[in-house]
Amino acid sequence: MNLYYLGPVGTFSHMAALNYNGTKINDYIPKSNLYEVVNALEADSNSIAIAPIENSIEGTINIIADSLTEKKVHVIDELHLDISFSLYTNKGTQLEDIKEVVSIAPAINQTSKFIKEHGFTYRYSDSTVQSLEELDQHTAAIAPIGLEDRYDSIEALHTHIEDYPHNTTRFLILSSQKKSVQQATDSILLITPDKDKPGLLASILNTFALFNINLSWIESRPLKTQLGMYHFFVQADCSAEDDNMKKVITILKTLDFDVNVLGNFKKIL
Ligand SMILES: O=C(O)C(=O)C[C@]1(C(=O)O)C=C[C@@H](O)C=C1
Repeated sequence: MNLYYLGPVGTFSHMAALNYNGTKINDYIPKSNLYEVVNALEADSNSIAIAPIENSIEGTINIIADSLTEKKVHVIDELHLDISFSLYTNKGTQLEDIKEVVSIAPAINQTSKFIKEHGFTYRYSDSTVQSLEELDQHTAAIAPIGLEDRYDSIEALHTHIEDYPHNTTRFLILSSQKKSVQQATDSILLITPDKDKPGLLASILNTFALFNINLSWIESRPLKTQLGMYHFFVQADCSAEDDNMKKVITILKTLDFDVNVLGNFKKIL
């Protein structure tokens, strides 16, 4: 089985991929941006991909949330990773020489206080490790802690530069194939209303509450066709095969919601 991840080697996605032991992986294949990670699944049916969906400082990683609404992919597992960043420069660069920092948008957002305190401007790259290619005498990179052991030419001028401690990113394991699981602990639904109406979100939440199903994640993303209309992601502490969950899905459908089960998996964490 191939596993696609956001490269190059050394990204948080790569670390998360190496930590994933839900299935035997023959090849870890880096992709150059998050779109390509999800797209790779379509062309390779015997593969899985790992992608960040939520960070404790930054919130939802919208590129991936939007991909889940657009692509035919299934969530087969999830994995949490501790996240800590360093500020990297070419060896010899002094802190006072740095004018600009480069990194992927979620990493810039997780270190925004540090960036502001130092008066740096910032620019986006496709991944934390890819930003190391942008280093020059006035440019620094924000990337995973510990990379100076891997690259001789760089040094870490600051470590643990994330805005809050206990920083964690939740990754989803995605597959183009549905996987049937015994005793699933979690399910992820994408719930899409056909039109706006009063109490729309309340009717979704009340249906889960009625059947005593706890929700661990709820997020909305714009439909993109009209202002004020949203898809709702819901993650429940319950299998999609559970009788109560089946009733919830039936009720939501009779209330004219489109309900797509994106994932049903046994959380190992
Ligand atoms: O660029 C990386 O190292 C990644 O794996 C991507 C990513 C993300 O997009 O959220 C993953 C975890 C961290 O939250 C920061 C960056």
